[in-house]
Amino acid sequence: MTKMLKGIAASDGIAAAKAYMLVQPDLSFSETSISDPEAEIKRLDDAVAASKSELEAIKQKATQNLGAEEAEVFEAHLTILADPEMIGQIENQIKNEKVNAEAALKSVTDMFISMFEGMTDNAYMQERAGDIRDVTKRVMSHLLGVTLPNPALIDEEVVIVAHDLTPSDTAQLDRNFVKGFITDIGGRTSHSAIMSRTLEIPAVVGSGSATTEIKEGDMVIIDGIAGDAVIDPTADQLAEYEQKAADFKAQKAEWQQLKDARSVSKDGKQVILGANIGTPKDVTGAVDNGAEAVGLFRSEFLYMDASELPTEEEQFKAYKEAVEGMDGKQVVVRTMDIGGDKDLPYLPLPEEENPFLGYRAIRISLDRQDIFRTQLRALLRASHYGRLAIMFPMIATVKEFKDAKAIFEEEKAKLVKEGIPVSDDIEVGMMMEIPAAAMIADKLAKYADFFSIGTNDLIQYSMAADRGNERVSYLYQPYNPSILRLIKNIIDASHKEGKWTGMCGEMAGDQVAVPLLLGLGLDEFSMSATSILKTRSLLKKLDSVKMQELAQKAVEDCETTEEVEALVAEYTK
Ligand SMILES: C=C(OP(=O)(O)O)C(=O)O
Ligand SMILES: [Mg+2]
Repeated sequence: MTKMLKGIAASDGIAAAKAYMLVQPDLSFSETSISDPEAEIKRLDDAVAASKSELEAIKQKATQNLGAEEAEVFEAHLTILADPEMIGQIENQIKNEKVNAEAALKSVTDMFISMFEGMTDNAYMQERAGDIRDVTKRVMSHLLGVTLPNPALIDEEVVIVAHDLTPSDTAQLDRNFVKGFITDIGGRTSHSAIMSRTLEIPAVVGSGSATTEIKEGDMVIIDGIAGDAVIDPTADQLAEYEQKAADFKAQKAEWQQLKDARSVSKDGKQVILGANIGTPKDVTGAVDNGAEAVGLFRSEFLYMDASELPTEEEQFKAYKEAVEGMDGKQVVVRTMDIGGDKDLPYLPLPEEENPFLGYRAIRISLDRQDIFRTQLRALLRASHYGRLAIMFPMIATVKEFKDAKAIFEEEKAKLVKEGIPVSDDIEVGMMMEIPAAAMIADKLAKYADFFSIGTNDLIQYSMAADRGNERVSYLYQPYNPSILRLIKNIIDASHKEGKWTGMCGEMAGDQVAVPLLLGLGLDEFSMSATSILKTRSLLKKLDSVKMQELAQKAVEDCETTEEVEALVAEYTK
């Protein structure tokens, strides 16, 4: 029966296809004693063999569709299954303790995982712990006779239905087949939503109940513009959405004509419209959408896409490819922003009560200087090949910025001494995403070459509202006067020191926010590539002097988000 689901619009576009449930099955079991160890070992061997052939198929498919690098992780899994040591121990435990294969598998792999995780001075072994965890899940699924979802094996058009999508799940999706997705949880600025925009896959997040309402194979329409989904649509509804999809396509074609135009307001005020990217591969999308810069390269995706810490050489290649791809236009690379909802399976971080307020981003980099210095060296070397800038995430204090900058200077001096070419005008700036930093923007502006406002986090920390929690998503209020005041403080402080301010949070591409940000004097707007052309089109209609008046009124006179929204509507009529 036809049913409507309401969620949060995460990525523009309309899609209709059969549902693919990306849902983790229940892998719980009870420990039992067994009387026939040989039969139990046979069950284990069968499960291992089935896992191997499944992994072979996934590896082959992933190599074909996503490239050899993405497929490496599956090779690592196969290596584990081929290791006689671990499998031998599981078999021994079945034999000696007469327990079922599930219990022996869990107890032996748990032991290996904690042993590897404990090798804090051996990053390679630490990284294997995550692989063992994944492989264990797969073998367990075969023992229990349940199916693990394998998104890399999808070979027909589908709409993905998931409770949530981790950034690494999203990275595995093949755009040729995945036409859209819908999740139970998440907000507009959660990372799965951001990735869906980069991949130009229509998406609805935070629907609350997609995984319970939708069944495998159901026909589903995803309306990523309105934030709706229709399950089992009628013929009329399908026709209606086809029309909507066609209208959207026509609108996009119109915007496309602005690809090579400058980004100027009606009265000639020029700004920079940049793209946010996650890997060098996204540069093509940025260029195709008329980006004048990359305002944010989320370098952590390089780390998340790998099965171990990327080497200096691997990173160097990625940064070089990005700056060369942008052909002289600025590329702002943010140093690793791990933590919060972005974890690295091979870099186990201690469990925390509040990961968003915990050990993350620059806090990890300043602590794990081995990782940080490798990244900085790679960035410095790449700077020779284009216009590269660097910024640090989650800076809260002047000391953190100065410490990070000092390490940067040390690495730069070392490379220069080694005779390696390094650009001598690399701008070093910082993300403005912690309210404490926004309040002392005048002090920070003396040291940082530029600011980039990360509104996704700035709003979550100012409002004390988790950016991925749909139950508090009403507090994601980019136009609230409180947020506008922080933004004004940051922009004004940078301008007083002759510096520039960009914004790389999702707010920069928000069509209601753009008039306000133009009025507040924002210099660079960096957004999902797919939002650039519509923003350029909007800018053409705005008068910057009038928008200054709008911004002043919003900051000084308005009390609520709704009042600001109404004011924007009045000023942009
Ligand atoms: C751009 C930002 O960084 P991220 O979304 O990666 O946290 C932000 O916080 O606004
Ligand atoms: Mg952030």
